[in-house]
Amino acid sequence: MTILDTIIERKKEEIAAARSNISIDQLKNTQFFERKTYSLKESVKNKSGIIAEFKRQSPSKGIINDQVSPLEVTFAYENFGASGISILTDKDFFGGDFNDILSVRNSITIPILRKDFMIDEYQFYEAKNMGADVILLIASCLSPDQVQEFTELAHELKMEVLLEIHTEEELKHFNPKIDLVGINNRNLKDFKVDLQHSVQLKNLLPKGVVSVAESGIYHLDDFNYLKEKGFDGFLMGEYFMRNTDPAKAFEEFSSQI
Ligand SMILES: O=P(O)(O)OC[C@@H](O)[C@@H](O)c1c[nH]c2ccccc12
Repeated sequence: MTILDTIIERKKEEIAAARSNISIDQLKNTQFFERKTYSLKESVKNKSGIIAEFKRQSPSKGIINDQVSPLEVTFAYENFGASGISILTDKDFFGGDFNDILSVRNSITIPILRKDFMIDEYQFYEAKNMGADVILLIASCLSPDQVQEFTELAHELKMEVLLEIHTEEELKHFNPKIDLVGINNRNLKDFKVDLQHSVQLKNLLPKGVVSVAESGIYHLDDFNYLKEKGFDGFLMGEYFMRNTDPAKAFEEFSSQI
């Protein structure tokens, strides 16, 4: 049983409990279903390209930073040029919370990615309800048909899709409606990070697909290497969050690119 299997098992229990609390119809009754949404596909191309993440902890690193508020950090991320914000909403393994997106939504005017393990249509209505603009589909926990189906549902709810892959095999999960493809430099099964692997995989993507390098970007050299290899976006969390002042870490990093 890999950590991903454990997370998915727990996720199924969480969704069942949430469904018995709030129905999809109840989730639909909020102002967020009408609001203007922001495009990550567009914003990665005309800003820094950095999708800056708010993440308190992770299975591979334990507690990273649980002393700062989502609002102070994400507001600074936007202020210093982030193209988008990624917020972990998984509670048990990443210390996230649905309110983390809700609490910043009205102050943030760049795309917000709901970073979670999306396996059930219910979660898409939750994502819309909390004000997310983009959702993540992780190829290793979905079939290509599910990716197709969830992409259509996300688009119906006016949200973009970031498809995350890690192997050549998972390229078959791609379909032309996908808005962005993320390549996770970290293997979610053993947490090993390999930037070269991602560059090779990126070269196999269909022409014109907006690509995002995810995880394990710990130095300016890593960023510059991936940028030079043609990635459009860069998903970075720990590099900023492990600093006692993530906003300052982001400001310093973004001033050098
Ligand atoms: O903290 P890092 O190494 O900069 O990684 C950020 C982000 O890529 C990572 O949190 C992530 C990428 N894909 C995920 C899927 C689920 C949970 C987390 C992730």
